[in-house]
Amino acid sequence: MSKTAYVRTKPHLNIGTMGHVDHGKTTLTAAITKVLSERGTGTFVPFERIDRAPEEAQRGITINIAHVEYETDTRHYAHVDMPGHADYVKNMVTGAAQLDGAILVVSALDGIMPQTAEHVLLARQVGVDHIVVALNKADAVDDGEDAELTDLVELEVRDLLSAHGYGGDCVPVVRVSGLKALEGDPRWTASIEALLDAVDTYVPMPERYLDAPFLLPVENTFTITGRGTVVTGAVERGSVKVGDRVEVLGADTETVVTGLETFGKPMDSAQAGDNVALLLRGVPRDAVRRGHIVAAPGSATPSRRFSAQVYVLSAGEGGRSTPVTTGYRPQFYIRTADVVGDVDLGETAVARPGDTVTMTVELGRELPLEPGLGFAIREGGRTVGAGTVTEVFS
Ligand SMILES: Nc1nc2c(ncn2[C@@H]2O[C@H](COP(=O)(O)OP(=O)(O)OP(=O)(O)O)[C@@H](O)[C@H]2O)c(=O)[nH]1
Ligand SMILES: [Mg+2]
Repeated sequence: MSKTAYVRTKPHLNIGTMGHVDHGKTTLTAAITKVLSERGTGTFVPFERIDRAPEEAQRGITINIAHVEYETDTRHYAHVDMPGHADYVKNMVTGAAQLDGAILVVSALDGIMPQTAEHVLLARQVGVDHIVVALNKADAVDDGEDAELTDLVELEVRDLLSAHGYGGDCVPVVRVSGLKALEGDPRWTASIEALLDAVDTYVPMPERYLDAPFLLPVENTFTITGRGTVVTGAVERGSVKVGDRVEVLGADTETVVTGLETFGKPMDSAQAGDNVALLLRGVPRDAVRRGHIVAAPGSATPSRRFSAQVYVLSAGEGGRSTPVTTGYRPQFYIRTADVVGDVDLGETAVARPGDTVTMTVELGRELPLEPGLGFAIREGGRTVGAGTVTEVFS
């Protein structure tokens, strides 16, 4: 049986749920698909199909990012559900790198927690320009005294967003209950509708660079037995068709796209913003991995050295308590890649937590870089810096 092709009827955007562990991102994701399936514009994806790895089920946490799709009246969305646990921030960054907008899930019971703040910072760094807040578990705070506590949580979240340049006063904050909406409680299914309306109206359709040469940062890879290697990710710019030649930067190979799908639906051509799977001819699966870049041949020049403006997080923000000096070798998170890099602080010599400094970085491997590209710096499982590329050296 042949599969039904993807028909582009509405503008497509990439959104996702982020926030601290257990605040209800996966429950909310399932609830959104349930509410929209009842409207007839989506397919219900139950909780256990989102957190489907055995370790996720056993520990009751999300580890891998998961993708679902749905439509509202005006838009088609690909939605990434990201992990909140501190050990899996790495996977969160990969998910966030593809987003046009994010739903920050904050439990009204707990308020801002360490990964709430870390995710906001990382989202800013990887280029997420719009955030909508889901103040979740609103069912568990009663309407009396607790309501004031919820108001406080809302204020705190708005302050946090303002501190990261998200204009916290204007950000929609919607009180929801993913859990009760999943159970079909009408008061709370209405809260999910309100959240989706906020996303539809507050997150603008981003500019898509359709005429630029094709570029896709690889999020994941898998094999279809007998057919070849598939890479997945969101198209950053340009477009690609079945039969096009592409190069895989990182794997140093050139090949042909032999198949193209979005959420299991074949498509003839994919364009900037689309979340796609590309079947590549003759590429062994272990040759290509997360962080590699698939691009129009010759269109992207990889480099190793760049200068950047970097903010070194303070200890209070979860960063280091000691200064950074020349010779420091943390991991750089750029698009979906994480690569080790040598830091040279030049004449500044020392960067203290809380400082903003200029540095030159020499990466352990080449990546396509450009001025304005944001990145995060991590070390030993925590985020220690946030930067922007200012100049690229060949
Ligand atoms: N009362 C209440 N509990 C909720 C709500 N949403 C989620 N929960 C509960 O909170 C716990 C965590 O929910 P998850 O959806 O797994 O949280 P998560 O944010 O995806 O967690 P990670 O992905 O591991 O970071 C579960 O026990 C849920 O049933 C809600 O709206 N109200
Ligand atoms: Mg989860």
